[in-house]
Amino acid sequence: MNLITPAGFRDVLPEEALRREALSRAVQDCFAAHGYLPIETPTLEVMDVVQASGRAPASPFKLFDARGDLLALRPDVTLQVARMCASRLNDAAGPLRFRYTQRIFREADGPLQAKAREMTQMGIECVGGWGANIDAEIVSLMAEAMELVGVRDYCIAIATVGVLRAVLEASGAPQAWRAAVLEAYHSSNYVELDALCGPDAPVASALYAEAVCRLRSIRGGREAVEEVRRLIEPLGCPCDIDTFEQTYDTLAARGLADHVLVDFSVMSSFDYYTGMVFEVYAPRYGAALGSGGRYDRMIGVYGQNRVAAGFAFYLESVMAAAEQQAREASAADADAGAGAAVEGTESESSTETESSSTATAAAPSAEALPPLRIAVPKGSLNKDAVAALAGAGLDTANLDHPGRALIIHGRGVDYIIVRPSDAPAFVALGAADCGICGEDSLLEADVDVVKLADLRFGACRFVVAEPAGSDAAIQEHYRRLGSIRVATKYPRITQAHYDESGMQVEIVALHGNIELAPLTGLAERIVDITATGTTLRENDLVIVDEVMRSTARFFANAGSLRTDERVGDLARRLAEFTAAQDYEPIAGAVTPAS
Ligand SMILES: Nc1ncnc2c1ncn2[C@@H]1O[C@H](COP(=O)(O)OP(=O)(O)OP(=O)(O)O)[C@@H](O)[C@H]1O
Ligand SMILES: O=P(O)(O)OC[C@H]1O[C@H](OP(=O)(O)OP(=O)(O)O)[C@H](O)[C@@H]1O
Repeated sequence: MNLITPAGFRDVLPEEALRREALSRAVQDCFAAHGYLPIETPTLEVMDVVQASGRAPASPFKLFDARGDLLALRPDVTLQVARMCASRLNDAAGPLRFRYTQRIFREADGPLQAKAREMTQMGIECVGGWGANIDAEIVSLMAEAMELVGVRDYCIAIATVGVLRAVLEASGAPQAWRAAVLEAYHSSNYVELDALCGPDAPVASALYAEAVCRLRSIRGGREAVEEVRRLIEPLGCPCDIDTFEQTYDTLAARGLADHVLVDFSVMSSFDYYTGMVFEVYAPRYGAALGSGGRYDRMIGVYGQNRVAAGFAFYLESVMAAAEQQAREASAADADAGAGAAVEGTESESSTETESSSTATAAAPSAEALPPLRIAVPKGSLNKDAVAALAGAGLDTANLDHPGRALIIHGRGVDYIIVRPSDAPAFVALGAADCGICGEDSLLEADVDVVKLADLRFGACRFVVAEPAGSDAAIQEHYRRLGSIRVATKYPRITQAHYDESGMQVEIVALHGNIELAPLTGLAERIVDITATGTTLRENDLVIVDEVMRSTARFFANAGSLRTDERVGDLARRLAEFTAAQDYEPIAGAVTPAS
């Protein structure tokens, strides 16, 4: 018998269980002190209820009971609270304040199978309360919870989805364009957003497109609220910016200005959130620690319109971030101790040295920051990537002759040398702050990263190709068998292409020399990259369809973008530098055969 636990599930041993118990109690006591009452919700929920919320936080575990009902292990508590309020508490006068600590369960979320599937969600919900004071209460409680668990260095990135909603509403743009904009915001694809908001944007005035596009890069303190106000004022679209400003001021008055970052790129889940929205990040911790916001329409889905706001975080993530910070603090103390010893020795021989080192401590230089970790692709994208990083002002001297070293150090930066297809995983899981790879590698990896800039080099096309003259035979094959085999190094991109076209295919995933597949009878067609077209030509293959075009992208971990200003700066400098270069265009004929 194999005595392992299922993937993503684990035992908690006493030492950790005791800490979890103590922290969870401290946080719950804090919520209780603010008038929040405990609730418990069932482990199983009817699937229809889970799906009605319009927000599938991730794939829930599904099961049928003996009656044949399709049930889900709860993937989230908020939707259960919404269901409970609309059904069992519909007569209760608000505001109702609830708190909970509950296990939630999610099927592996996305292709990176490195995630826990059972987590402890702690949170609060305030149902029936409205306005800046309630919004500020929610955010302040998140801050208190972080402190209680021991996360001292954290950033609450806050925005309101009300602004973008109002601008889109007033823009006069067709529904399809608005949906595409929301999708670009949801998937943090700012390259796509920039393209949508270009000169051809179908809006009543270019000002709307400019506002839609600019919002995502507005980041800062109170001045950022002013910037949003200035941006939308000429558009005359009423929105909740006043409430948002009051919320910010209330938080600042409570001493939270250093922890609160106004950031209008934090605008996920529009189908769910309706006003203020926030996410919490800790520096160098690769994932959001928690999130929350105002969801005024969700309870209505279950039959009773009631405004609401709340947040949730995972106890495991928050504890891991707190431990990381404790480790970093003791390492810094050790370094400071060693530094002090050296200083002490120096000051005996020179008082001048002492005064200059005191000045340095008061104003830490850029070098005092931990190095920015950049995933740099090896292979064909490497030369242009390194040139772009140098052009953006980074110290790339050691990248010219890296030898076999896999982490190359520069001034203020660590370059992590990766295969392009691995770059998204390094960044998504927080092993690198940002990185460069082809758009194709990002699509294929399908992970949560923020796509910040199109770097324009590494241009290539993804095409469907087949042996010249084989089209009729392939059509007949498809007619008889109902599917064809397609070989590729990019199964996700290929599947998405055929899902869209409605053709049934069997995908054969290979790792290289894809052109061999139709030549040897392994597959009827291939989906592969073509640049000069030489490989296709020399193997007597012809293009029958174009799947996509790709160029290199600069992308970042969402936490790094929000806790480290260098990431946004680098994105801007890289975009500026690469925009001015003459990169190789895609060569070869564009015309599909037949
Ligand atoms: N002619 C081309 N052939 C392959 N990739 C190209 C070409 N032109 C541009 N690219 C870009 O370069 C990236 C691949 O680079 P390279 O060929 O060095 O990687 P690889 O060895 O295939 O590694 P991996 O398997 O990690 O993608 C592609 O993902 C694409 O974005
Ligand atoms: O149009 P072309 O200029 O001929 O370039 C296209 C070839 O380049 C890529 O292969 P790569 O060299 O990356 O090797 P691989 O087949 O092992 O992926 C791609 O898979 C094609 O085979």
